[in-house]
Amino acid sequence: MAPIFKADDSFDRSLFKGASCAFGVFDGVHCGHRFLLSCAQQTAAENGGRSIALTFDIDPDEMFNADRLRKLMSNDERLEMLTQTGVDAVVALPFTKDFAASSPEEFLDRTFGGHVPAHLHVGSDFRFGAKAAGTVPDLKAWANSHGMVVDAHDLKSEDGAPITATRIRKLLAAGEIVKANHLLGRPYFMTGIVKPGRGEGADMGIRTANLVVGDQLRPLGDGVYAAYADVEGKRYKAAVNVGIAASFADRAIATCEVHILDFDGDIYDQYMKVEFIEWLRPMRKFDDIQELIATIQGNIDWVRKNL
Ligand SMILES: Cc1cc2nc3c(=O)[nH]c(=O)nc-3n(C[C@H](O)[C@H](O)[C@H](O)COP(=O)(O)O)c2cc1C
Ligand SMILES: Nc1ncnc2c1ncn2[C@@H]1O[C@H](COP(=O)(O)OP(=O)(O)OP(=O)(O)O)[C@@H](O)[C@H]1O
Repeated sequence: MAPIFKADDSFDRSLFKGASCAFGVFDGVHCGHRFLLSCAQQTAAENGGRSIALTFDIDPDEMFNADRLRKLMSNDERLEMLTQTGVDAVVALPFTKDFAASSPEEFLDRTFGGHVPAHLHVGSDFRFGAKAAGTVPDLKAWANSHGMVVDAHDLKSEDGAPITATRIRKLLAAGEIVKANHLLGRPYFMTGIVKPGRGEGADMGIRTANLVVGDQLRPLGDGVYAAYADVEGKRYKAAVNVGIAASFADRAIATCEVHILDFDGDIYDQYMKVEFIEWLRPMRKFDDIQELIATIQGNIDWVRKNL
């Protein structure tokens, strides 16, 4: 697996010399990002240099659009997934207020510190520097005077539109999990530590492992989904309610309630990963508890038969 370097003051930027870098946030590490990373691997193989995923330690929108940010994964998950894309190294630039305020030219000077890569791969929509003022032509002008080749690629498209993190977030918000997974090239997942619920699930004969996933990490629309749950190194079928259970909204705090099929272990305080596969129905408020139980049982039966 590729090492992760945090590009703080102690980072040796000579790592960039002769390298082929792909530059971006890479939230979701989707098929478009993987295409760009494979281009960096290709020029690295041709030139004999390293291939590097160049990114930021946080998502810049955490600084600028925190209230409406719906990330596809945590920063640690994003860096970790980048290490598994086949690049030789992942470099995370600390995205501080000061760095974000750099002019486009200053931004590039500070990023490379005098050690420019041989190739820099970006998408044609790439912007950089304060107020995202830097464009691909600006990048090319800087690169010309520093001996770097910029490869600005047309965005990889699917079904007639570019694959972007924004497009995937919109699909997830609408519960369109199959389409979102197609653009991600893998199932969308949520992760967290299992917390005790209210115990009402057990009383109803349907135990649930509960995650409290904050808004910033919950682009997926409320609803009931068929999924797989990874617990204790094993993968189980699962029926999942995403969102605060409408029938118990006055006392519920979990935002991802997972009924794991054929499982009755105690996994409180354990890490769980939930991979979403199909949307089953909207979440509803039930006045009759028996109707809620019968509906959930129907969802569990569907998962058992179809996943
Ligand atoms: C597959 C599934 C579907 C669910 N659908 C709904 C729903 O439509 N409306 C609702 O209010 N709660 C729904 N729930 C949430 C249950 O009401 C919840 O799991 C129960 O209140 C148990 O909570 P507890 O784990 O905190 O004890 C669903 C749960 C599961 C596992
Ligand atoms: N579909 C794509 N094909 C090729 N390159 C892409 C594609 N999408 C993004 N890129 C490039 O990958 C890098 C990372 O981009 P970024 O993280 O901004 O992705 P994004 O998916 O476009 O996100 P957002 O929708 O939030 O703008 C950038 O250089 C960007 O131009």
